[in-house]
Amino acid sequence: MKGLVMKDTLRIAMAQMCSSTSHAENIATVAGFAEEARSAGAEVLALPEVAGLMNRDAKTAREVITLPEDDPFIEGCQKIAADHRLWIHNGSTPVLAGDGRFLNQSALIDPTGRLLGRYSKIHLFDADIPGGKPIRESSRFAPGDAAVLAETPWGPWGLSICYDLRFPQLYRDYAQAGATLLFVPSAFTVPTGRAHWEVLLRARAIETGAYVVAAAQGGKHEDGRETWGHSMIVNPWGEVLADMGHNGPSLKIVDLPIGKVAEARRNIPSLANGRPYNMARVR
Ligand SMILES: O=C(O)CNC(=O)[C@H](CS)NC(=O)CCC(=O)C(=O)O
Repeated sequence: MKGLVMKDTLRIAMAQMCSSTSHAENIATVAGFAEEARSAGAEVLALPEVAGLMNRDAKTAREVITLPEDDPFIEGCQKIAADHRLWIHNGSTPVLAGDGRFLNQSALIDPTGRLLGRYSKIHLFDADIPGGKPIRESSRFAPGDAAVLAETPWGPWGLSICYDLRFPQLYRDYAQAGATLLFVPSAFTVPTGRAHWEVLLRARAIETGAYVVAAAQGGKHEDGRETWGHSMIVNPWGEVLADMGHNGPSLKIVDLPIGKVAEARRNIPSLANGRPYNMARVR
């Protein structure tokens, strides 16, 4: 495995949120969770997609969304991380992109408040779900174009967001680069959550032999949406270590033994056993 693992166990705090259209409100919620996480001895706080701001109305959203360099939510998380000596994966927050749209962007912050890296959601959710209105995330958001692997004391971590979950090659690439943990912060719809969420998360964990940490939005939001919740942590063997249900905000603390990653990959070396598939067409 590439990448040096220096710590055996990770105590992680996963937050389920029901984010509002106000940066300040969401920052206050994160500060409360950080306090609770630190007093329980957690080292990392994982937040859901659009933790910083959930507003599907682009007009009012645009009034408060700034460039990533001076975004209030990212700065707020950096301060909270330093105050509580916690790693924070901030889920994501909309920041301004060059073309007037937003980037759905996550940030990983260390316990000194330093921002290690940012990931902009690559796959945007443009979907037609039976019984619902068409969803066109790409009308408000521009896509990112790069995977991001962050070196940590628990090994390398792969960053992704929500609908990315449906693209297994991204996670396979992270795992082959040595990732021990994959973040999938989300805001799943209720119908697709019910149908696909758990099985996709468990499949990604089993295929990669990595921990999957999927903090999620859950509940009825100020902007009118409803999200599936069920924030979940899955271990490298595909076992669900936490499922926060279809409820509102709360925090869950879980210990992750990092040795399980190497163990799963030793037991079933499917990551190493891939082959080129020369496809024969027959008729
Ligand atoms: O719109 C925003 O403000 C932030 N973006 C989201 O909440 C996005 C687009 S609507 N949600 C998803 O990607 C859910 C994917 C999903 O539910 C699935 O893959 O089934």
